This record gives sequence, C-alpha cells and structure tokens, in this order.
Amino acid sequence: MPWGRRGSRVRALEGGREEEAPPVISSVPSALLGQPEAAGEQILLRGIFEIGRGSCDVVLSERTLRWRPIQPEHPVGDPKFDLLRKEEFIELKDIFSVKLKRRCFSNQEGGTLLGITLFICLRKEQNKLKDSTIDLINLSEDHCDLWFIQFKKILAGFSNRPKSLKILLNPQSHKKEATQIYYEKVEPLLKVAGIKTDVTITEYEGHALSILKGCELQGFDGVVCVGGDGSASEVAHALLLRAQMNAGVEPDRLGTPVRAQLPLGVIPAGSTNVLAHSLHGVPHVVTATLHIIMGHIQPVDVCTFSTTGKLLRFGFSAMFGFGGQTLALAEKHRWMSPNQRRDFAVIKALAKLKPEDCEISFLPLKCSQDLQERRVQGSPKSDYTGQWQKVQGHFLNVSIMAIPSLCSVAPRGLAPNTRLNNGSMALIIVRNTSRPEFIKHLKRYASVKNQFSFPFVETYTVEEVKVQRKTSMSEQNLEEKHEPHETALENSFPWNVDGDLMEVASEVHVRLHPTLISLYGGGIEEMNESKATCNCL
Ligand SMILES: Nc1ncnc2c1ncn2[C@@H]1O[C@H](COP(=O)(O)OP(=O)(O)OP(=O)(O)O)[C@@H](O)[C@H]1O
Repeated sequence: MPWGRRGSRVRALEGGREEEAPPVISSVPSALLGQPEAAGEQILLRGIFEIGRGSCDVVLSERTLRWRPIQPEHPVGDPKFDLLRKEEFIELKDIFSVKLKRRCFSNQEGGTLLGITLFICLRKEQNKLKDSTIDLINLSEDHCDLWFIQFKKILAGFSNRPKSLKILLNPQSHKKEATQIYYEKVEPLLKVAGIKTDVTITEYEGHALSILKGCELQGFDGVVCVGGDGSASEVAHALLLRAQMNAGVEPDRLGTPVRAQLPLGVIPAGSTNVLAHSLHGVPHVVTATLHIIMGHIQPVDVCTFSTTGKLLRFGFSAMFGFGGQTLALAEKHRWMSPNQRRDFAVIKALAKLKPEDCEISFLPLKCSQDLQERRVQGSPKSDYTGQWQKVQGHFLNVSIMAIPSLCSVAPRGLAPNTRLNNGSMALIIVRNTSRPEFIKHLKRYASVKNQFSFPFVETYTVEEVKVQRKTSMSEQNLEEKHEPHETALENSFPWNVDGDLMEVASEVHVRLHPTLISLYGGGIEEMNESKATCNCL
C-alpha cells in the first residue's frame, strides 16, 4: 500500500466541483486547530486539492499530510459511503522533494500551473525502498505557492539529508555497467532531490584512494561509491586513512583510530555487493540511492588489518584458506564472466582443497551484555574469559567478519550472528575434514539450516584476532612437483579482504573498531529469504 489509511471521520468541506479548479482555503480556520484527526499535531495548512480522481479535503500538519475525499451528504453510518470517505495520509519524513507541476506548451514560458507534485519514498517488501509521486492538483497560483513554500520549509528542516555529494564510479565493475546504472537510475533521483554531485570515474585500481587522499572534500556532505565490494572497501579505507591524517594520527600507530568525517553511500554495481546487501538487506540500486537521499545513517564497525606493526588496510571482513584461494583463482580468470569465474573458482578450489597449518590467537568479546546473551544461548563459558586464547591446527577456511556479509550465495549472511555495529567480530574456523563434509557445510549457507552445526566448525565472538601461518618442509617438497604457475598460487597465502586480494606472508593482526564509519543505509527489518543463486555446488 503506497500510503496510510485511517478510518476517523471528518466533516466534508463544501464546494470543490470536479470540472473546476477546487476552491481554496488558504488559511487555517482557528476552529479546525486541534481537531481529533490532528491527534495533538498543529495544523499548518488546510485546503482542497484534487488527488487521484476526486476532490479532497487536505490537511498538512507538523508530521503528516492527510486527505479525505469530499462526498455529497449521505445517511450517517452507511458503510458504502464510509469506505469512500476513508482518510489517507503520508508522513512528512517520507517526502524527499516538492515541485510545482506545470503543463508546458512550446510557445508558452513557464507553462500552465496544474498543482504540486510530492516525491516520496515508500517502504516495500524485503527491505526495498521505492520512489513514488503524489499530485495535488489545484490551478490557483496563490494556493499552490502557499503550500509549495510550506513544503519547502518542511524539507529544509531535514538537516541530516545531503545537499552535495562526491561520487566515485568504477566503470569496470561487474559487466562494466556501473556508469549506466548511475546515469539511468541514481542521478535522476539525486537531481529530483536537488542534490549537487561531483562525479569522478576511476581509471585504475587505487585511483579512488589517491583521489580521496588529496582532494578537497569541504562542501560535500557525503561520499558515494558506485561499484562492487572492492571499490566500496577502497573508498571506506581511503576515508578512514584521510581521517587519521587530518587528526595527525600516524596510520601505523593506530591506538584508537578516529572516525571517518563523512558518511559513505554504496550503490551496488559490482559482481559481489556484500556491503550494500548487508547494509540494506537487499542489493538494490534504488533502495541504496533513497537511503542516501533520505539521509538514513547507519554507524558500522570496521576492522584494521596490520602486520609487523604496519597498517595494511581498514576493512569489514576477511577470509583465508578456501575463501582466499577461491578469490585468487577468480582474479586469475577475470576474462570469464563474473558468474562463470566465481563458479569455476569454487570448483577448482574445492578440487585442490588443502588445509592451512595455522596458529590463531583471539581476544574474546568482554562486553557484559553480550556475555549474558551468549550464555543464555548456551555458548561455552571458555569463550568469554577476556584473555587471549589460542587454537592451533589444520584449517580449511577461516572467516573474520565485522558485518553479517549477506550475499546471493548466503542470503542470511556468511556471519549471520554478527550485526553491523554490535562491537564484535565473528571468527569462524573450519577445521580439516573430508571434501564431502566441507561441501555439506558450504551448501548450508544457501539453506535455512545452521551452517555451523558441524563438529569441525567453531565460532567465536571476538574483538581481536592474530593469524600466523606455518609452512612445513613436506609442504615445500609437495609444491615442487606442481606446474610453475600452479605452484606460485598454491605457495601463496591469499587473504580475501572485502573481495580484494591481499598477500601477506607474516602474522596478520585484525582489530575491531566499533562504529568507526557511518554509511548511508537503513536497519534491516526482516532477512531476505530469497533463494541462493550459486549453482556450482
Ligand atoms: N578503471 C578501473 N580499471 C580497473 N580497475 C579499477 C578501475 N577503477 C577501479 N578499479 C578497481 O577494481 C576493483 C574491483 O572493482 P569492484 O569491486 O567495483 O567491481 P567487481 O570486481 O565487479 O566487484 P566485486 O569486488 O564486488 O567482486 C577495485 O578494487 C577497484 O580499485
């Protein structure tokens, strides 16, 4: 349903013949102030407009715009008439723009005024947002001006909404359609909302980072990335690096990093859109755009990845083992289509499945509220000692996630128990097992069954993790028997950090920093139960 309906009855105003411009009530009669339908709200304007196919009594109050069709007198209590006279309303916070509606003729300047158009944001199923319009028709210039000015005043009061945005667009994302997505779906909405934009099309990997390190960002209310996870994570990293530089914090000596100064919007246009999917519950371009326009802000936890005391990058999630090898294989076959190379890489990584000999140290979460919740759920007490713990052994995959990481192959998320800003990371360790058992575990991500209820899977809620890989002599001997290019890949220890490859030989230290960045997005109301789209398993 596009807008609300309420059953409370109001007395119909006189006048408003359909063939003429409806008469105008340009000021609020004092008797109407504080009427029951205003529910304690001050009425700002009341008048008659044609909405849909009939004349309506329209009331603008502090938080809502309500209207009720004007019907001829009829017997009180007749259900047929009562239904026709039902009140409808929208909340003013759902309006994102207002324009005077005119019919233009080629020889006429300005055109003939028809009324006012309101642009509104509607909540649809599965967390989607949709733009829509409501026309308030009235041919009187004075009447419309009065209402138009009032709507403008109301919109100006939403100070959290951006007025100017820096846009970074990766033309190479997915099947190179980010440019088309932006100019066809995003820019028209930003224009309607009156948001100024400054678009830079990136030319190479790392370009967004070098732009954001040096460019003037004063005057912008936010930065928007149009692309996939690799691009979004690069822009988030750049904003956070810039914040540290501005605050005089040396990136390599990050005690407590400072927050990013500007919010980041993510328009999903990549092969994987985990960040946008986790933020909005759905990787939907119009939804992402409307969250930006409406100024919905979502603080999000961020991790730092460092090695030997040096900051490697800021990010939201990481995998090594199977997750890292799969990305490394996919990147080597970028000439394939995104779906083809993903399926190919998964199958090839499964065929070459090999455990990593590692030592993982982690600091369990020590927040008392979380501690209680987890204890109620029956988690082992040993998770919550607040001291470093160590697990050692052969692992097929290790995931460290600060966000739930929703994606098409895992609609409930790769880490469904973590939240965008719950001050913790999920550490998911998959110990060595047979290939069929590991495949069973992977398949569970796409189903409603718990993917962690296997004896070889361990999950922890943590604040910090250190990962050290061990290489044995027997491994080196084995690798010598392979083809040279295959060996190179298998010798490497690739991390998948937000969809980007990161090669690190020494220990990697991952730390969580609660709500370090704000993203444009809304809370997820209900998880999208959509079907997984990966067919390769
Ligand atoms: N003009 C460009 N040419 C080549 N690479 C670019 C260009 N602009 C940006 N990049 C880099 O491309 C990488 C991947 O881009 P992006 O994440 O947007 O798309 P994707 O690979 O299709 O999606 P995903 O990372 O979600 O799988 C990013 O790390 C980014 O730095």
